[in-house]
Amino acid sequence: MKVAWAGSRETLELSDRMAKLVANDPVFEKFTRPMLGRKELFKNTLRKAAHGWKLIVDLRLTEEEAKWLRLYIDEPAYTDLHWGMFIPAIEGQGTEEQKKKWLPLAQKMKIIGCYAQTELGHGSNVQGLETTATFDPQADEFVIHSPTLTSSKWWPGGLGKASTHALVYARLIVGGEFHGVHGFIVQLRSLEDHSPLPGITVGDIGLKFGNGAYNTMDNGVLRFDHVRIPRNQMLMRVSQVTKEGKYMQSDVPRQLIYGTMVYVRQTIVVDASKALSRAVCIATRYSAVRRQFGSRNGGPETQVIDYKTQQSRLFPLLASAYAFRFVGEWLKWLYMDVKQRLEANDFSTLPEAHACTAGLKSLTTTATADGIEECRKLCGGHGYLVSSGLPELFAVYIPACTYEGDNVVLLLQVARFIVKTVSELGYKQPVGTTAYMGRVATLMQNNCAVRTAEDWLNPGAIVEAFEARAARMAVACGRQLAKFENPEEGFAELASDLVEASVAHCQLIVVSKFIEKLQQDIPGKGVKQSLEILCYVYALFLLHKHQGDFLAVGYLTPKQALLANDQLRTLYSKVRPNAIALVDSFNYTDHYLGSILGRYDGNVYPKLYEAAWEDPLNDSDVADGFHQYVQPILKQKLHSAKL
Ligand SMILES: CCCCCCCC/C=C\CCCCCCCCCCC/C=C/C(=O)SCCNC(=O)CCNC(=O)[C@H](O)C(C)(C)COP(=O)(O)OP(=O)(O)OC[C@H]1O[C@@H](n2cnc3c(N)ncnc32)[C@H](O)[C@@H]1OP(=O)(O)O
Ligand SMILES: Cc1cc2nc3c(=O)[nH]c(=O)nc-3n(C[C@H](O)[C@H](O)[C@H](O)COP(=O)(O)OP(=O)(O)OC[C@H]3O[C@@H](n4cnc5c(N)ncnc54)[C@H](O)[C@@H]3O)c2cc1C
Repeated sequence: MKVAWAGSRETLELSDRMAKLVANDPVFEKFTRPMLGRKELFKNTLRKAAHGWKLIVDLRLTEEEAKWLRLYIDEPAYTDLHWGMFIPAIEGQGTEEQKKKWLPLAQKMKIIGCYAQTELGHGSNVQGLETTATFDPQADEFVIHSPTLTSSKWWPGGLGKASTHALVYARLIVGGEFHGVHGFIVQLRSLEDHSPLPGITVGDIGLKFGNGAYNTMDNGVLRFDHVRIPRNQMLMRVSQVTKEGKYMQSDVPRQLIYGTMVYVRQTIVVDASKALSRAVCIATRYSAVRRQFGSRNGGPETQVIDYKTQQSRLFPLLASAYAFRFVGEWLKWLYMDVKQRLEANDFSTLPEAHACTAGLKSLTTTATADGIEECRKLCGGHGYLVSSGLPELFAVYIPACTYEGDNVVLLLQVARFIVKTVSELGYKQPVGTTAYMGRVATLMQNNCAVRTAEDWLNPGAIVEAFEARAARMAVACGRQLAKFENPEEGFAELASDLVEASVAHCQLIVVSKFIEKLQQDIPGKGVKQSLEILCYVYALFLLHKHQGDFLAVGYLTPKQALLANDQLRTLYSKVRPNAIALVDSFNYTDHYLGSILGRYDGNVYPKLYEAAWEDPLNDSDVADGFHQYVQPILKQKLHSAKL
């Protein structure tokens, strides 16, 4: 199962090597992180990033190894944005000449870049950005300016203190005419002493949610006062501005300017399975250690993992972690395919890639953020201790529901894609993830054939149920929209229903990709069978949770919904014997898990007890401040009879 989770034996060995490298290096210690003040915390992150880079250079790590190293260091840092957005943006939107100039500098870390798109006033609405880039043909330069307070760049990671350069998204003005938002490489700080260059005001935006957590990142604010950059620092693959001041659009679609977001959304889906599996690993191991009630004749109490309620909350999350792992693998393939096509100027699959990355990013991050919080509750009171690892994991993870596109805004993008597909059904055969809509007549007509709980253990029955639900919800939205004279008004009015239809479509993708994975050859005794059980748990849990949809569209009867739930209970009993093995298969070191409750050796109580004494409050028996603030109250002589 370790191999199935990792993807291959080579990846398992490689990731294991990187995990151990990090776990055994004292520089990457992270247990004191939530106790550190902001300055100390940030300096420590700089130290870790520098040490990580030294390891990459000294050990000549490959890109793949470096990615695993970064994962196991487990600390958001400016390097994420440099490698994860600044470099990919230049790769995707720069001309050959621009790539030749900027990529070697960035890849050798001679410059440090960030991705400065969001502003104080606008994040979701990218076309609403206010920063301007006005072309000055006399000087052959752009003038980058922040005309209003709300145009201040706000949020970019790495901008606050670390970056020397930024990829700035600004409204292009040529000859007094606006040409929409484009990307510009702007130097922010001196390469000699790191001080801000003239016309640049830059700093950190302040503390964020939770202790430690995302506060290791210097999310920044940036303002420009008529800052001049050479013309060739506008990324010009999509459109060009000539020396003479002529704006030219190439054959490349304008949406490619959003390409970096497509790339990162894809990586976020892969990362969702890592974050969720971490939380699930902690909650599952601890649920096997923890005992409450049920002692008979003085025997041991019941392990809480044996309670059906615990299983019905925990096992769907375990199954979701596996489901997200496999859909992430598929999405990576889809992205690589689109990337190759884009390089060959084939843009036909871009809308599908956008809809899939946006929708799956939204679906998986929402489920993971909620799942981590559920795991905290599954660990009872001890889950609330920082030493459980869950509070920091939650705090560091939840912004994923917002960054790279607010999850609701992204589902509305999926809705546009679905509505368009439905409206074109008469004359255009849908392909890819919407191919099922090509069978819409059958899906609208056929009803579920399940008669017994066992009938639900059938991939065909499950896929058809999810297809019918998604197709019927999409068609219903299409019919409702048709009643509006103005389609945009209709879209705004029906937004909540459209979001639900998008969720149904995305859940269908995850379920189908899990089932497709099981059609592959999966070596290892019992591995495929265990994955099949998890796949059914994932699908039937969703079906149970959203039974209202399946019933409302008239595909299921209440009896069939009840049978699905009966089957789900049986499946939980089948997961139980292998639950610990299924989380051990993630192959996480204790360092990466960062949790006393999730320790591999299960030695939870002695270690919790030990850790309590390490809290600074326990440095002395009598706390600082006692004599000043508590003792006077204790010694107070009160005259009021009542008191
Ligand atoms: C220690 C040492 C370490 C060393 C390490 C070494 C190696 C490590 C290597 C790698 C490390 C990798 C680490 C990666 C980690 C990444 C961490 C990420 C951290 C996250 C940081 C966060 C960053 C951000 O948040 S950046 C800002 C993101 N902002 C958004 O997402 C904004 C959301 N809004 C939008 O996307 C859009 O504005 C919109 C889509 C909502 C609306 O746009 P608009 O123009 O108004 O469009 P609309 O009219 O609705 O649509 C027009 C048509 O365009 C289509 N479309 C829209 N978007 C896209 C798209 N992205 N792609 C393609 N097409 C798109 C849309 O469908 C419409 O099409 P139609 O056909 O006309 O209908
Ligand atoms: C930790 C973190 C790191 C970040 N890093 C970066 C970075 O490196 N670079 C960068 O450029 N940006 C970064 N961002 C910014 C991030 O991309 C934006 O915050 C995000 O895109 C959401 O935009 P917003 O803040 O404008 O939200 P808003 O759009 O203001 O959302 C507020 C509410 O309005 C709703 N809403 C908005 N529009 C609609 C609509 N059309 N229909 C229905 N509901 C709507 C949303 O659902 C939400 O509930 C980061 C943000 C965070 C939290």
